[in-house]
Amino acid sequence: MPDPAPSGIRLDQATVRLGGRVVLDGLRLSLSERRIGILGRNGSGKTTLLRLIAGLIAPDQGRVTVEGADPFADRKAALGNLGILFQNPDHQILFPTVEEELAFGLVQQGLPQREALARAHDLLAGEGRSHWAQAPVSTLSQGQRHYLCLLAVLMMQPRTILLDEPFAGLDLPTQARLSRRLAALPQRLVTITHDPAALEGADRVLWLEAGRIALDGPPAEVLPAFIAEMERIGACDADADLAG
Ligand SMILES: Nc1ncnc2c1ncn2[C@@H]1O[C@H](COP(=O)(O)OP(=O)(O)OP(=O)(O)O)[C@@H](O)[C@H]1O
Repeated sequence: MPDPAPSGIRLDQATVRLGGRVVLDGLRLSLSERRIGILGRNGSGKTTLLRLIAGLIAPDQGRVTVEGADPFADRKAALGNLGILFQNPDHQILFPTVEEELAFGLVQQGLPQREALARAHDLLAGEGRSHWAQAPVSTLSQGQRHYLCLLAVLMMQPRTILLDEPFAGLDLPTQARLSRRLAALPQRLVTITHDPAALEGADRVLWLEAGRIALDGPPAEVLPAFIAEMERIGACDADADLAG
């Protein structure tokens, strides 16, 4: 198993404001485990944290580095270091056919189209899905499009893959298949979810609450505490403790 990174993901007092509100509040984190979960309820800042780590937004204060590089300033390094599997495949897919979608990232990185397509065909063959190559993406189901997005990320061989609610909207067999596929990957996975069950196998779970880390530890410690708190909040009629 390759060492996923020399230095991992670091946040140093990273603050993000959106619409005049502090959404991530002075986060200090050093993430180097292979299976990391970020858990939080709706609006806690999970997607914003993912976007920050991915370099899609810059912190208003503080600093973010991924493998030593600033992912916002150094997009080229970020593309090699990080892949993102978005919750909705339709926000990710750009091209009409499967092979074009798979080849795109490598072409962006300077590989000739013919070679990028050949790599796409190799990957599909390895997955037993050679018949997908020329298929219009529009003929794939939601679950298949999600899987295509994962393959597109794997084409780039990033050290770390950020997963945003990877199982949302997938049926149980598709979830089980995707879960096995992800578990077998050598890469570091950072999974963002509101579902504690998705993080039972994690090495480390960070519970994000109102843009801060409420608890950080092994799943056996964090998941029961999170579930108990969600049950407590669920028993109330309104999120009276949510600001704004
Ligand atoms: N562009 C924006 N402008 C203003 N506020 C925003 C913007 N994007 C997100 N927010 C606010 O930031 C907070 C965190 O949002 P974020 O999407 O990161 O949460 P989340 O934990 O991913 O939620 P969910 O589980 O519902 O997807 C929310 O209160 C949200 O309303």
